Amino acid sequence: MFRILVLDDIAQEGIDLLEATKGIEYEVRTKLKGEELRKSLNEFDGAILRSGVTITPESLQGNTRLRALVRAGVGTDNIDKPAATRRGIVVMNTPGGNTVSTAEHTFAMLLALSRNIAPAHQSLVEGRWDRKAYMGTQVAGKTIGIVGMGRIGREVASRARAFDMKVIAFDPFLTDDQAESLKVERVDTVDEMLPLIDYLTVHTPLTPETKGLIGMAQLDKVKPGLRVINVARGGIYDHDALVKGLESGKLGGVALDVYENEPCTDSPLFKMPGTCCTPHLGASTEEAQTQVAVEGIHLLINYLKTGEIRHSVNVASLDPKTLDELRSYLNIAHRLGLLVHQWHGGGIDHVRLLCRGVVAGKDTRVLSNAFCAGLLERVVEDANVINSEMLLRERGIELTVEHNTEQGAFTSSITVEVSGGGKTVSAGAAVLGHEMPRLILLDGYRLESFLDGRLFVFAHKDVPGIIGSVGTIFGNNGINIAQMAVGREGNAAGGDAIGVLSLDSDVPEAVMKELMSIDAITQAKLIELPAAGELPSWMS
Ligand SMILES: NC(=O)C1=CN([C@@H]2O[C@H](COP(=O)(O)OP(=O)(O)OC[C@H]3O[C@@H](n4cnc5c(N)ncnc54)[C@H](O)[C@@H]3O)[C@@H](O)[C@H]2O)C=CC1
Ligand SMILES: O=C(O)CCC(=O)C(=O)O
Repeated sequence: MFRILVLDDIAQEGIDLLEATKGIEYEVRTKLKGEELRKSLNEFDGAILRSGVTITPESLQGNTRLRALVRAGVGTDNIDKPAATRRGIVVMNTPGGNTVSTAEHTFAMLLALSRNIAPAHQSLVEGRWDRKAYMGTQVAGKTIGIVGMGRIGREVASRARAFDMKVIAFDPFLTDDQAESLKVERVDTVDEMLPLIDYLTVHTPLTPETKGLIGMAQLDKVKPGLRVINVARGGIYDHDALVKGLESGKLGGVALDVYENEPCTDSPLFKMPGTCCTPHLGASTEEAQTQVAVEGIHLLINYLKTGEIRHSVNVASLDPKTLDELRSYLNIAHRLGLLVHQWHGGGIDHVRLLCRGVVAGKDTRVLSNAFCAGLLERVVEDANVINSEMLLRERGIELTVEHNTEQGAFTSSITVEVSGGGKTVSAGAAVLGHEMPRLILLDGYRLESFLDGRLFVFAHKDVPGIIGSVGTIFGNNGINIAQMAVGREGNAAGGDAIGVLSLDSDVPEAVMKELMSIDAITQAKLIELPAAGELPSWMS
């Protein structure tokens, strides 16, 4: 039974979906903060939220249960993503579900500013019939500047064109061809558009580049009377510059839906003429809320039940088709991580992963994540497929991933190499037949061994009698050998070799000592891998 926590008010359709889904239990706990939030998050496998809750590193402190956080909406700025990633929690959002509603709200604000809708209504509330005071401006024929031509920016552009406005757009990823097909004029900087536009609207996340996009310096460049709208994130316009701009007449109007600190009920702008402000209502339509709630709940359930990752903002996506195609390779990548960690046995600083054959043409990010998870999970508490690459980097371990789509001896194979402390070990694996993971390479020696359960791995001199001696010791101690593989240098005896024995039971310390006393054995280790067919929880 998976437990899901609903942290904000979401549409009833989302709750109905939770009710209707077998194997899911849920609770609604809104307005949580501090210790109460921290404790609650640790009682659930997944949580869904909007912008009413902030997930800080402290909220996730000591969390050992939560596997996914879903934002029913676009902006995940209220979730500390590095902290979530470090804890192995996948963060997903529902892009697209509220795009049209937010674009419509932007346009509602643009029109409200142009026609003084809010103050004119207020004048009637106050008993005044004052037509002169609310002379407006026509939008047709005017120019609008759009910063951020993603989903919402594009919808705003299409509405602006429908209103016979000219559109000038800036987005570092907007190409000339895209601009042409969207019928907008592309500029290279925001400053370039400022003297040309009558309206400015922003549709970007709040980033170091977009913070304070309109500040005091920009006011000198704007066409006097510019009306500015922000339905994206508070802080993109500098608040003091907006106040000064309105006071000086540089700005003809300010419409805000979002604020640097929310909830925000106190701002000098709220009382100034020429403003129109709403309390973060961009996505507040029944349609948008239904869509983001249902989509968000689907994302959570699918991830918890199948491992499918969609719309993740902190890890590579893993759709059901890719998951199905890659499941057996994820499995061997993870097993290789576990194996080389134990076989190397020391501190590592470099990791190399080579995907070869058909698998090299797939999305290998998730394979390297699975390998890193295996590499770290015995030493780093809670390392998993979500956080392992980050944990690796945080430990200064360099990871390189290479691809070679040319097939070698196998349709697909994965080879890994880890180095550190003056020692390098390598291993390769492939999937034979139907779901049979096999070790095909160890420290450069070709062999074919099981890749599960308890393995006794021993590097040795390839001299007569060695296999017999090892077998005798195991036999004398009642330890059954299920399978044996040996790889050696070249075709002749006498060189170095490696043996991998698959054992049916544990090897006591004394037996290991006895084995190590065989002269020809240079190194030996007992390696523990998951049993055949056993998958980590994130892959099952
Ligand atoms: N007020 C509300 O209720 C809502 C607000 N939003 C906000 O709107 C924002 C945009 O949402 P979407 O269009 O869905 O996102 P999106 O990811 O589709 O588009 C964002 C665009 O901003 C561009 N961008 C990033 N940095 C930029 C920069 N420095 N200068 C110019 N362009 C830049 C990106 O290239 C991208 O095209 C989100 O960040 C979200 O926080 C979204 C939904 C509802
Ligand atoms: O949940 C909401 O209504 C806020 C929507 C929003 O800001 C977003 O999706 O980024």
